[in-house]
Amino acid sequence: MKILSISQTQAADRYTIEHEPIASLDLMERAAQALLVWFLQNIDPARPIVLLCGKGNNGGDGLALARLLRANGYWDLRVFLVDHKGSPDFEANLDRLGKDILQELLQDQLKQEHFPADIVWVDALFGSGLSRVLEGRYAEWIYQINERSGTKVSIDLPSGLMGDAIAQTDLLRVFKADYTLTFQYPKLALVHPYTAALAGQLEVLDIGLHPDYLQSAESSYSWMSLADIQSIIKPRKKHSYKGDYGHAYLLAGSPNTMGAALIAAEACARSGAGLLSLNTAKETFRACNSRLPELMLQERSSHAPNLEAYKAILCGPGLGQDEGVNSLLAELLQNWQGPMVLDADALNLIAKNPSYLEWANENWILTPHPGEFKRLLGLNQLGPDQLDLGIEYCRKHQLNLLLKGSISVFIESDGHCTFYDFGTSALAKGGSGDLLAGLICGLLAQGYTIKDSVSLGLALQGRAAQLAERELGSAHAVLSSDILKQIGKAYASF
Ligand SMILES: NC(=O)C1=CN([C@@H]2O[C@H](COP(=O)(O)OP(=O)(O)OC[C@H]3O[C@@H](n4cnc5c(N)ncnc54)[C@H](OP(=O)(O)O)[C@@H]3O)[C@@H](O)[C@H]2O)[C@@H](O)CC1
Ligand SMILES: [K+]
Repeated sequence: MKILSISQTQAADRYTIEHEPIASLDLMERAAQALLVWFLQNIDPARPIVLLCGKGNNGGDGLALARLLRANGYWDLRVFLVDHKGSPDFEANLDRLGKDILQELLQDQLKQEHFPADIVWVDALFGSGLSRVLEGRYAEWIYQINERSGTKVSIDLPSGLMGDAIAQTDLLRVFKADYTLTFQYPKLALVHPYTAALAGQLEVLDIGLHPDYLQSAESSYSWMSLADIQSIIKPRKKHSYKGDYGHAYLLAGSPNTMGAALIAAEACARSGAGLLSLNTAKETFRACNSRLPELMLQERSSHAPNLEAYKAILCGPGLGQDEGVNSLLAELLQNWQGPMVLDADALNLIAKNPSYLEWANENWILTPHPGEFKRLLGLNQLGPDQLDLGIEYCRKHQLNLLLKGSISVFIESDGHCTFYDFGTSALAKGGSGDLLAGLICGLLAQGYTIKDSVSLGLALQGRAAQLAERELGSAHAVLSSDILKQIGKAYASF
């Protein structure tokens, strides 16, 4: 799905109103219905709810939602208004709001009053019409609510977040949502690595905007959902043998960090690769044989072996950075033209030796976490321009970057970005990156394209983590070894 800019989102609204056709007030009602469905599924009707409504159409959505909530058994509602005057659809919904719902003009209540701890705050102050950083009383209100407990739900966008003007965002003046219920398309600020955390969990609600507009709109950002994954998976054929599924080659591991290499290797094997060779330190062979007997082991020397037999390569997990490894990596980078995943120490060595990037090509996939990304770019801190810098880096060196995070972004060599929200908190642990790198390499070996390998790798990792979490009862306890065991069920779930 394309990610549209705010001006394109507004044009999509207008196009729908004109071509469906539908009155804008009815479109707002449709949006409120979609919000109601989410509330019915996620929020207990007995909880107290405060709706903060601005005077634009975002506030109108909040008012329409308040009316529908009341009609559906949510009785403890309070509506705070910024003003009684506002956009026509706001005013129409204010007229429709039953007098049995407490309405008051927002003053200093947020500072002075006590609110119950289980309260639900609904942020309908500003949506896509926000045109500048919040000042004065607006900034003060946001600050007050961010300090309070309760569940925080933003409609369309957390107030204070400008949908696509990332550089202008002041992170301290944005409503910090637990959930953001956005309409039809994710907006860039909701998925951008600098601002995504402010949106909490993102839910994209279908409000039936006209599909023709989306088809013709141009965007270099897209969003992949788990529903898109099934069509990528290639079935395994009955009449096939190991040679049909590719031979993967791993340059990984050293005596003290063999775990990373073994996690990557097992993930690679479980992704379905036909054969797997691991180039590693001789001292670790016993551990490798006992943990993963399917591996073919190759003793590490300072020269790369003949690589003709291989379909895809992964370099980095647990590799170490000594001189022998460095020269072996350099030789591989220079000579190998096929698909290759570069992770962990391979990235650190590239960061130390930027001249290696002269050999880069469209088959390289660099998979940094934020720390590695900073090192690659030579930055002390990642700011609002981090995505633009990543795009520039990919275009300049003609390679692909997978920026890993709670929402991961895959930047292709032409600068196109795809965002994925497949992660869970169980993945915020050592080993997750090795597992992902192994999966991607295994998929590349089987002949999946670069983009499909990344998409399917992320989906398998995320789904397997969810399954492990379900089995163990909590994200806290999940280890990479548990996730590895769920890869089969993850495949079957798509
Ligand atoms: N169109 C449709 O069909 C549908 C739209 N939908 C909904 O509409 C929302 C967009 O509504 P919207 O365009 O009315 O903008 P919105 O975010 O409510 O705020 C505008 C107001 O804020 C003001 N303002 C701006 N910046 C400010 C600042 N820093 N500080 C203070 N004020 C500031 C601005 O005033 P001005 O800039 O003129 O001073 C104006 O008064 C969208 O997010 C979605 O929720 C859904 O119902 C689906 C159908
Ligand atoms: K909002």
